[in-house]
Amino acid sequence: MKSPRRAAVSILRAWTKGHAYAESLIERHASRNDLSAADRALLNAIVLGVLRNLRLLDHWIGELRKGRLDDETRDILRVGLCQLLILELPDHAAVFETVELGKSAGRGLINAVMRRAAATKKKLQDVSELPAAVVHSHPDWLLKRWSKAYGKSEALELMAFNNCPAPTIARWNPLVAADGTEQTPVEGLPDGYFQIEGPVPTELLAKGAIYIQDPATRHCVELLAPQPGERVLDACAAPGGKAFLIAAAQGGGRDLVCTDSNEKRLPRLRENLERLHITGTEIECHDWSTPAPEKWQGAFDAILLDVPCSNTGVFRRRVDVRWRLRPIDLKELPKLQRQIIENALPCLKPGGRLVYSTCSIEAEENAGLIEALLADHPELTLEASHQALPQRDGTDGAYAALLRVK
Ligand SMILES: C[S@@+](CC[C@H](N)C(=O)[O-])C[C@H]1O[C@@H](n2cnc3c(N)ncnc32)[C@H](O)[C@@H]1O
Repeated sequence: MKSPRRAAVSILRAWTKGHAYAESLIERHASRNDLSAADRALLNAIVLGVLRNLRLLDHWIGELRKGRLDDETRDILRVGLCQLLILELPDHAAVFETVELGKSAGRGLINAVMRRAAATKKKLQDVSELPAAVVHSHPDWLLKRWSKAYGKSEALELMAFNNCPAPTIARWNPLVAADGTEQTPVEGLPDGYFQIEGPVPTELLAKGAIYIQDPATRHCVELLAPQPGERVLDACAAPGGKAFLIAAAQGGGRDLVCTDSNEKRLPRLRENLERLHITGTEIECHDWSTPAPEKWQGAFDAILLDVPCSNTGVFRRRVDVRWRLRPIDLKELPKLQRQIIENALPCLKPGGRLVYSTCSIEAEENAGLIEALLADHPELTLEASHQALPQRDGTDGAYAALLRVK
């Protein structure tokens, strides 16, 4: 069994080399190493702490050690300095445990860097003179882009927000009768939502009484307003968070069709719907960058397109996306998003409606894309739209636009 600190270094090594997202690597390593709840929490705190503060940690490493470092030693130092300077664990434990992670030849160097860091802790933690993108650990290009879109001070607020741990919020499943007293409205949250403090209530999750999701998720389904008996398509449906809200609004899943282009994500979608007592839903693999099959042409009253996007509205939850996203993605993604809309539109019944949604805060993927779409489709009207911004709304960022075909 690995210690959570050693597991954190392995995860960072795998993350740097591969394409897997941090959350799935943490999950995989925690189960493989059979970590206790406390060790799992420490692993989570270290890995997320390192990825949220990667630029700042590397700045500190540069201050403490001049000259080249091999990749593994850098990851060990990131894990060590995160414990010492970000999580503020006791100095002796952070130093000792970090030195233990190194191979014998590298331990002297790790020891020297960690001791120097412990001795100059206060000075290192005074970041007032550092550039904002280093303090908040974001790529420069994102700070530049958000400053242009929202102004410098909001861009700074957004970066700070992205580094705050996200609350775990769950929604009660109205399809499952649960103890009504637990479902009283919670101040500051929409009806049906509550914040999970402490360990996740696995029993409620397992019996499908709750589903974990940020309240910002609901805006697109509220705009879609699916009615019982309407035929509804959720085209990019996995893992099923919004399908759950649609089925809940319709009183069941019989009139819902869920698709996703990623076959590997379908079993999870199926499991989630089953657990949430959503039955009768048609689930199929379909890539909406290609035309829809004949059977779906003109078949739906309402369509939700919760398209793949840059995820810039959910950086506090997907802490590593900022390091993976490239400026070119914000040119390429809108092309795919537009293609998905174009292929879904013929599937609407006359007078039908479509909600386009993202968890992005970039105009190219949101209002800008819809504006260009409307210019080319005079048969469409924009009936409503909603943009949630983390720095203004205190929730995940999300965009939704309700379009109706004449
Ligand atoms: C934002 S996620 C959807 C989240 C889901 N609606 C939920 O609430 O749980 C986007 C999904 O779109 C799928 N996807 C990506 N490209 C697609 C395409 N061309 N056609 C259909 N689905 C696609 C991805 O596999 C991913 O599951």
